[in-house]
Amino acid sequence: MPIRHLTADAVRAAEHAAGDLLANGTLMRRASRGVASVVIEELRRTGGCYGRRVGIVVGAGDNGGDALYAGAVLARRGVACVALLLAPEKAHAGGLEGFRRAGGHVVGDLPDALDVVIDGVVGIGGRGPLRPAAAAVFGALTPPEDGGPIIVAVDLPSGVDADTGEVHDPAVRADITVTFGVRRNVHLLAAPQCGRVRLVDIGIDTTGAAEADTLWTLTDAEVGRMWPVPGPADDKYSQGVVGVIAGSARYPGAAILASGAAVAATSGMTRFIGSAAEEVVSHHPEVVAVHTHADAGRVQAWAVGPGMGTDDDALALLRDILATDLPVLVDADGLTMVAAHPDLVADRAAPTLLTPHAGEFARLAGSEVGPDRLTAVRELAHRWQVTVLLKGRITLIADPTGAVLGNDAGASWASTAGAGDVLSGMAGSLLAAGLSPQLAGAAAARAHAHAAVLAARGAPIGASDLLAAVRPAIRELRGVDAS
Ligand SMILES: NC(=O)C1=CN([C@@H]2O[C@H](COP(=O)(O)OP(=O)(O)OC[C@H]3O[C@@H](n4cnc5c(N)ncnc54)[C@H](O)[C@@H]3O)[C@@H](O)[C@H]2O)[C@@H](O)CC1
Ligand SMILES: Nc1ncnc2c1ncn2[C@@H]1O[C@H](COP(=O)(O)OP(=O)(O)O)[C@@H](O)[C@H]1O
Ligand SMILES: [K+]
Repeated sequence: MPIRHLTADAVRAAEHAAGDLLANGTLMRRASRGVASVVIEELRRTGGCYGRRVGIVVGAGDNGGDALYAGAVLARRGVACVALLLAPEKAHAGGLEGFRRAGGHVVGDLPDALDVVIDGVVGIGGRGPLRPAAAAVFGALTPPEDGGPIIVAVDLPSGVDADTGEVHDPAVRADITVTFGVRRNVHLLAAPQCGRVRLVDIGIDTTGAAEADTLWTLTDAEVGRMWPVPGPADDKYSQGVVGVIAGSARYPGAAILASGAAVAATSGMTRFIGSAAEEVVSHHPEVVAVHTHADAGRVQAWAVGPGMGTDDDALALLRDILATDLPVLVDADGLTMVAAHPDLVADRAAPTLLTPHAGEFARLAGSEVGPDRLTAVRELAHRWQVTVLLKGRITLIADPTGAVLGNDAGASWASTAGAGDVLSGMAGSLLAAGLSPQLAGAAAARAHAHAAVLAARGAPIGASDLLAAVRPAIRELRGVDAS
């Protein structure tokens, strides 16, 4: 089952559906115990609980209540706990009483030399950036890498939008985020701001949430299982032939990268059309490369656009390709032409996958992506009735029905020239193998991100390194031990 992320409204609906468990405080008790367990684990990992120091920053709502109850659990374990109340008159009364009874102290300023700071400023009820008092508290902390406390966010890092993941300025940057029952959109959309996300079961049922409130992530195992590999009855045609149209004789790089990625991603055959045919074959002799569409044989899907130019010939070729009833991935220069000529895709019945970065997205949509990337990608896919893959650290893939899959690259090594050409070739191959545009995009994005991490191992990479790591990445996702 893919991992589900929900909007704040859908989370609240699930909490309310829990009835008595919400009303009698059971959910909050479970949530706060979960926060305490994560903090205890962290303290034990670094020397034990007794005598360690935890500071809690408490806002006006239930998020602060969670933090105070967690502080009570910690205080009973011998942790020296202090709480800074940002709005003393509005602090959660039960939580504050429990905290005090357990031996916690309320302070006017956080002391130095804390081991952990718990962010209980706001959770899913938060709006906008940290207000000045909270900003001053978090701004004064020494970063963990310089010996300062680690920051554990309750539910989400305060100052980050629960639904859109917009990181307001200022906002908390957490090392660990503890959330309850189900992940929220923010945990994917602002993953780098959340640190490690720990999910605590509080006994709510979230399966009834509407698709419009849901954002999905495939697990590595799911991507591994869906990756097409040859079976006993397969031949080179039966696994899907992909046609790559990219690059030029003058600029062959995109052609070489995209067709190489298509070869690496699946065992099906790769065809190539373009003036860089000779350069492509000299790098990848298995590619069947020709100069014109008329000379190309049959394919099951096309990947069109990287570095192909936008002149009249390129436009005519793109028009021919999009007039077929085959699945087509359009990237880069192809997207520039589609933005100028929306009629190219308007009447397509066959699957279409557009793979813009933010700049190309703005050309297609007529306005910038903006801070709400999720809504932006959903709306474009719906408006154009195509699948849209919006690239970046967090890649989002929306299909025309509004279903969205997301992928956190986990690192940013892939932000290098030519990395997009590699993604096009991979996703094109998966389309040819018969995956839907959304699954092809999501699986390719996961393997691409994984390849970047494997290739980089802590140092910058170029797109050729990324390409070389595509097979090892697929192997790992499939759980195959190559040794
Ligand atoms: N309802 C429940 O049973 C449960 C709720 N839980 C916790 O409750 C949280 C939601 O609680 P609430 O609905 O009370 O809302 P929050 O505690 O998230 O925040 C709302 C409060 O913060 C103030 N506020 C909003 N934006 C602010 C900002 N930028 N700076 C400073 N203050 C700001 C609001 O005026 C309001 O008083 C969840 O995130 C979770 O931590 C958990 O205990 C699980 C169960
Ligand atoms: N900050 C980032 N972290 C991780 N991956 C990124 C980041 N920025 C871009 N990427 C990925 O790198 C690739 C870049 O593609 P693109 O912008 O089209 O570059 P190019 O046209 O040079 O190939 C995409 O797969 C994208 O998702
Ligand atoms: K918080």
